Amino acid sequence: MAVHTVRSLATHLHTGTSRNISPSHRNPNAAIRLSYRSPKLRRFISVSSSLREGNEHGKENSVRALEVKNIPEESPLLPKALSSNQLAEPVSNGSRVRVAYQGVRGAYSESAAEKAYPNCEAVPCEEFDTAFEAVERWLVDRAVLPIENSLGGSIHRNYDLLLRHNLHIVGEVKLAVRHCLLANHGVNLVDLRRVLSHPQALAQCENTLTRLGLVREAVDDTAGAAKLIALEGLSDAAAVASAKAAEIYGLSVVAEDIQDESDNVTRFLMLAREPIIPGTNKLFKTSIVFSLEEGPGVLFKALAVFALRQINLTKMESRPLRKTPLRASGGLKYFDYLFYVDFEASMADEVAQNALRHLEEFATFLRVLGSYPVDTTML
Ligand SMILES: O=C(O)C(=O)C[C@]1(C(=O)O)C=C[C@@H](O)C=C1
Repeated sequence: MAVHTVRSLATHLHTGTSRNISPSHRNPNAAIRLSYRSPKLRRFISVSSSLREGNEHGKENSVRALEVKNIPEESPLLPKALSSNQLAEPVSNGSRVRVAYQGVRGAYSESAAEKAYPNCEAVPCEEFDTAFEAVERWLVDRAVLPIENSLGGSIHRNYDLLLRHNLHIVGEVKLAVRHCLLANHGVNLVDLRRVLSHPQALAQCENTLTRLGLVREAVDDTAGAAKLIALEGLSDAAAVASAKAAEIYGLSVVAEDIQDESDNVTRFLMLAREPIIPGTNKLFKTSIVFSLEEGPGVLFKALAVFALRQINLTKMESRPLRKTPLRASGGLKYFDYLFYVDFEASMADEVAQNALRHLEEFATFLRVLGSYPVDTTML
């Protein structure tokens, strides 16, 4: 079988070649994906590491080619996705909000989308990029994407994509992630040799998987691993995925709560084409990204604009400035960074506006990614 080369839409756009988001978006049964389709059967294809752009995709280089063959179009395993007549419908006309997420049915991201937008139509996308672009091109109304996990840390790929795309953060949602080990019926712990899952999920279960002596294999998402095991009828492999994925793909739960800490939480961002109007009626958070000149104490000064005003910072992440990674200064070459900061204040607050005006005085670049209500459901 020929494996279709899938490249991110962003790559095509950035190299100037335009391309539709997916030939399959006209098919009411098709997920948003960049994939080969045959008229009667669809093949789910994700790319092997050799086709990927290395760490661009934020995935381990050990990602394996995953092919699930010849699934009938009407299979209940297939996610329901975009139909062309839905594309024209605005959110406000009573139709369900369409929310893009990365992964297949049963992924944690799908649960996050449903928590963020109850009763929404969750639309699966193969890549994070695809979810961003689905919103930008009005194929869906929102995207819900993971940004950090309490055990595994930041999802760097999505930090980079926030800057590359022009969407706004309109909310956040925290999801308790409870991993299970899923296998085909009749397969026991002792039969298992390998375990398939999303790299983040594998990392979150590091201790258990080491104790069980299982060889890790990274795939695109947790539910995709469950689906593969079910469709291929594997008897030596298990998936790290949700109990919901076990139900959807007809697997049994061999072990429950296998994450390294019982409290395992992933924070997701809700993204939209338009920003929301920030309020002061509830607890708000603002996310920004900026870069600075090189020099002693510059980062200290940048952070002081918040400290001086008693504004609490909740998250900070630095990412390389890809286009100009090294900057010469005083005969030395320094790495250049982008700093992503979340702070607890609304852009409607004068104090937040003053802090950003102050930061602008010496930042070489500054962008507000969004000002949105804090998810207090887990406080
Ligand atoms: O694979 C999934 O189920 C996902 O939704 C992705 C993802 C992630 O990217 O972090 C989301 C939540 C969990 O932390 C593990 C994996």
